[in-house]
Amino acid sequence: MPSVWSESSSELGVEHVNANNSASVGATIPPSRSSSYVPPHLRNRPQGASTINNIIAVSAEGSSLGAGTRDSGSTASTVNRPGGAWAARDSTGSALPSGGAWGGARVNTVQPGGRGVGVGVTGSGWSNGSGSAWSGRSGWNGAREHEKNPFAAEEQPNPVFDQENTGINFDAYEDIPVETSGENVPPPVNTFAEIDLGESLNENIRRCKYVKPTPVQKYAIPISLAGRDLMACAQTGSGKTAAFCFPIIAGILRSPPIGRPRGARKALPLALILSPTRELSSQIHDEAKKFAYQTGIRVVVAYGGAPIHNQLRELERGVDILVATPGRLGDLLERARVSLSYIKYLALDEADRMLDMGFEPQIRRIVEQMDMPPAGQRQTMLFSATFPREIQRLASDFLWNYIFLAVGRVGSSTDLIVQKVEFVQDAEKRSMLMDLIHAQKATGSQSQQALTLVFVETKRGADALEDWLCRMGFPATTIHGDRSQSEREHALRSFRTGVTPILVATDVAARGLDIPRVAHVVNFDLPSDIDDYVHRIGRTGRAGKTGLATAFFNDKDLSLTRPLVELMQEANQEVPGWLVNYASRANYGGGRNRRSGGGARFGGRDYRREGARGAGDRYSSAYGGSGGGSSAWD
Ligand SMILES: Nc1ncnc2c1ncn2[C@@H]1O[C@H](COP(=O)(O)OP(=O)(O)OP(=O)(O)O)[C@@H](O)[C@H]1O
Repeated sequence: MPSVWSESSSELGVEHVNANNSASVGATIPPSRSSSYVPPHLRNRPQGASTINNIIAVSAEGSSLGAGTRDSGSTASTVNRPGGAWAARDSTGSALPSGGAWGGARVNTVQPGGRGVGVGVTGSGWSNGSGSAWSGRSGWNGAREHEKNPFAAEEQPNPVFDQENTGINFDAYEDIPVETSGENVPPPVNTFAEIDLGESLNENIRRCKYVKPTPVQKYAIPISLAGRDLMACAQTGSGKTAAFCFPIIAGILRSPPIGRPRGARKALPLALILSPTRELSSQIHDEAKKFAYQTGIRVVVAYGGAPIHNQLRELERGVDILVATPGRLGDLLERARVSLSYIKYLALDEADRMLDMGFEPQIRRIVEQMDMPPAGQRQTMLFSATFPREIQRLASDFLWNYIFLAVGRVGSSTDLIVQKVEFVQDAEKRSMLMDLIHAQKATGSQSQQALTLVFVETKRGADALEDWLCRMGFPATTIHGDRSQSEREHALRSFRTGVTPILVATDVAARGLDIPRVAHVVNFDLPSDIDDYVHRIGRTGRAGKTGLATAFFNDKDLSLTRPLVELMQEANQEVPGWLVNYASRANYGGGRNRRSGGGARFGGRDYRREGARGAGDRYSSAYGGSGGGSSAWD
């Protein structure tokens, strides 16, 4: 246990839960009267309305539900609470960490079916002490009334926005092969109504105009709500953000109150969402705020390049869900302004990127060497569109008896993204780009709102191309690592709003960014890794909409040839004959960062499966959420 926590536990005056006494499944502990914490969903409610009606305990298999009452004692076990000050359980039935009392012991709630043990609260909620955990600071109860409506812009009559959401082609998702593996996989759902997400979250889903769950949501949400760890691989633009945000929000709302100490200078989030770039963290923060609107859950973002003081102020006001980049979070941890000791939910978006060579040490430090509860005592969710086998193996260190979920790529494996490859020498690339832009204009596909995203290899190359485009009369801007954060944000805003409908970017914009109306992705320089290509082209053709991706290929890209041809063939794309010829000449390798071998090239299959052929019912596959079928990657 790192000393940082040993110090902080006494500093914060938190008393210890005896982990060894916290083994019973589905148990719940009444909050101590001395705790003044009010759970987010009950803040601002009249005191009289706070009686627990129903506690739902999910069995170890994550399937059968049992009901009890808070007072019945039938499902409850006791936690030894020295001093009796407070103790709480998380929604997975695990005792919550309290001041380093774990002594490294794993809470023994694990049963053969895995750790899928949940305690949910329905009905009118908990009886509480008075006040709120944040009282004495700015007062979140009051703040909630003044919570900025994140839907404000969208609720204005706006034909563009409305059209975007009704334009989602859900049929494109129905035939997608889905593969799950792991023990006792909870069944998928077909509608949001089948899942008890709570009224306030349901209301926000309606506000988002999400009519039904996408396939990754159909599977991932029930799995996560059952308390299981998850490694999920689903195509770009298929709704992974909601797939990890909904269970986190619902889980916090369902959980018994947690007695976080008052007045602590350290922020004590319950959930941590890590992503590799500032812009992606900012986007996830915006989305999570929509989903958590008026639930009382506070979502705070922390990323580098932006003034830390503002972020510290936000953190001081209280945080339930912290969205962060690893670098800035490391800084906050070093300054002892954040403690991870209360983390119940950990989500890594773009998880393969987070665990590759660049980020892995930082992530290990945050997850394994600070005060975060270990796997098994928190719930961990890893999401990406790509998951190379080696990274899966690394990632399994962070997971406990997890379920692997692979949903066939919607965006890049179907004709939603039309992929074209042109042979272009470096010297010809600019005029080729010009031709494409002119052609788009001529065919009308570059309508006023259609946006073009151009990927280049280097920051200098990005600046030079942007400058040239502007000189040619095409409004363009650029985003890359040498620009200041305010320049990056300005560029993205200007692109999003169509003021500069061409954005020249390095890989900093390759992952996760959800920019409506990106009609065309141009790989002016191809990446050397096929996974990077998948993420780049995935900036178009999102949420069931169609898109176009054009790649400029020449001799320098030889190592990418075979994986590119295979990817295109798999996605039923027309592959030029010359490219097939190149592929037959090229050495297999696929670039600087080749992380997976042949066969399960894209890591879409559970790596555990490779040593476990014939493991019977541990693995199953289906199509788009129901029935049987073949594996996603067979
Ligand atoms: N159930 C749904 N119904 C309608 N739209 C949805 C639904 N779920 C998500 N979306 C929308 O789909 C778009 C893509 O979602 P999201 O950004 O979460 O994709 P992603 O899978 O994380 O993509 P990437 O791999 O590129 O990060 C977003 O605009 C989101 O609002």
